[in-house]
Amino acid sequence: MAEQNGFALAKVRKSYPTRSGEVVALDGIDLVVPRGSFTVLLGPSGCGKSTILRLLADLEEPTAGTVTVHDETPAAIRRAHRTGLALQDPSLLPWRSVRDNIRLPGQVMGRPIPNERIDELLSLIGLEDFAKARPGELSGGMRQRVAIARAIAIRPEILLLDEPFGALDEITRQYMNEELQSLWASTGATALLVTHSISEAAFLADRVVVMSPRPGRIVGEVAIDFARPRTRSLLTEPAFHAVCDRLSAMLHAGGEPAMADA
Ligand SMILES: Nc1ncnc2c1ncn2[C@@H]1O[C@H](COP(=O)(O)OP(=O)(O)OP(=O)(O)O)[C@@H](O)[C@H]1O
Repeated sequence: MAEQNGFALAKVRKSYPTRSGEVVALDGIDLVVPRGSFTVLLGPSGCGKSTILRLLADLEEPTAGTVTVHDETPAAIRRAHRTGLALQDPSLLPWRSVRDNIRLPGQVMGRPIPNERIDELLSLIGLEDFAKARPGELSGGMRQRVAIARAIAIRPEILLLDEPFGALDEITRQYMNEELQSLWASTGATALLVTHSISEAAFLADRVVVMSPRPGRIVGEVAIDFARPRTRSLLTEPAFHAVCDRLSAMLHAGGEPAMADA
């Protein structure tokens, strides 16, 4: 049977009118990813990674071209609350407990999440003992775990993650990536994660889409077929380093980053 489309972007262009003229964030973007796969968008700052994610989340509309998510419009998917979204800033409600933050999307949808599901999520993210804690009492890594649990609480078909672990130290970030992999596997969602990190991309993805800036375009795609579940021992394997070297070469051939710190 043919694979079903997860995300499909065809001839997508996105530009923004600004005082100094039109900024072309994306141009000529064609991308199809299979349903249930984990795709990583990798590229330097300003290449349009977050713009693609925002188009899929229906937070923006393309200037030209079409975007479909599970064969429907992003707007239809958003209205049906079928997307889980986690951003770099976990944006938890500070006055609500961990349990009540995870509960929130179900309340917004008018479809309460059963207590047993919340217990299961708390144990998946290892925060059973923090169910009653407020976000201010948690570390950055713990807050991100809550944000991911909140994103998957409604069992989304689509998981969109914009550098969710960008602010974390390398050791915590690797731990979170392993955790994210098992959370994703437990949902079967079609996932898209945005990152600057080559090793994070190679560790998590079924497929890495490499982008370059000015205007944002896709310079290549690499299928990553390491067996799952992947563990940190993969990071020391020569085959993993070979994939990272290949991604690095594609990134550098794709053009100069828009910012010096990319
Ligand atoms: N609302 C906006 N108005 C004007 N320009 C914008 C707007 N949003 C994004 N851009 C421009 O579009 C380009 C792509 O931005 P985007 O945030 O998608 O990049 P990115 O690859 O995700 O970068 P980063 O990794 O730094 O988050 C950038 O040049 C940015 O300045």
